[in-house]
Amino acid sequence: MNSSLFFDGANRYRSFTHDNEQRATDGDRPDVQSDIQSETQSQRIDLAGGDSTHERNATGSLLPANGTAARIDWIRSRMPLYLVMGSVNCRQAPDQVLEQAIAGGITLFQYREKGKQALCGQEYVELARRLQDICHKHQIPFIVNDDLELALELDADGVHVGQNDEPAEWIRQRLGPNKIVGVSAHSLKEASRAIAAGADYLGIGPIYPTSSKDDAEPVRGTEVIQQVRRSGLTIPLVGIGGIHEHNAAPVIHDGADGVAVISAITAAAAPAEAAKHLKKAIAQRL
Ligand SMILES: Cc1ncc(COP(=O)(O)OP(=O)(O)O)c(N)n1
Ligand SMILES: Cc1nc(C(=O)O)sc1CCOP(=O)(O)O
Ligand SMILES: [Mg+2]
Repeated sequence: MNSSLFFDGANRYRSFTHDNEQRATDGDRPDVQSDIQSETQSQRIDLAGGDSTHERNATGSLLPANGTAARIDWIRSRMPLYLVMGSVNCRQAPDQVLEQAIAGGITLFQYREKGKQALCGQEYVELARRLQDICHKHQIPFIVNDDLELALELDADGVHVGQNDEPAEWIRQRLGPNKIVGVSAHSLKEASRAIAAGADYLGIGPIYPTSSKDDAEPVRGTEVIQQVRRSGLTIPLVGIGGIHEHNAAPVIHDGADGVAVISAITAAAAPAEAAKHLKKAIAQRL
């Protein structure tokens, strides 16, 4: 049995014990077993980027063992400020943008080389390797967007897939239990399915209008985040789409463990400062 916290829809967390939180669905919400904890969202988010468990274990994974509460806590601790990025998003060299973003306090990184003028072939792989090296140097988990084969080739820390990508079950099967699987969800139904398929975290969006994704779904605000939390699902999740330092607070307030951003950091003249300001907004729910 593990113990964990769930968002009760009123900006409070309740604790409960459970056998397998990751498989919780609408119909099998665990019983509440102890009093409401008056912990606030900003207290719950660890802005240092997690607990002290930053070292890779014997299998080379940053993750605590599969199925443990420690694993879920660890993944949640990486959610606060998630940078998603490829060369097309950057005003400066992507390596420099990533270094600066890390200096500013990002907690997780996703390589998403997509869109017009995206690198391909050897250049695509080489940039991935360089960005992965930077992440390794700073103990920031390196996630690959969409491309399972690249993730396997690089021994990346995980893969993020959407509803139109390879199925999450397949990604989990190929990556095994020691890697992170992130899945995009646009409804409670998709969230429940993703959890059943083995997702470690969810990306929910677009929260606000975005110009970084041509095929983005209609804007939904924080509605889906609220629905997921009200249903009792406690899986780590981030909001994504059009988020910046001045509109990040409601995303956290309404139940997300963090925000995922592209342009708020990559298009900033000073990416480190942009990341710092975002981090502060998340912490203080400004
Ligand atoms: C953290 C995070 N959340 C959502 C997405 C979007 O994934 P997807 O819907 O597959 O779209 P693409 O990014 O592949 O265009 C994401 N990448 N990261
Ligand atoms: C990659 C991505 N996924 C989205 C989703 O809604 O799933 S929105 C998005 C783009 C996010 O970029 P920006 O922070 O610049 O708006
Ligand atoms: Mg995708």
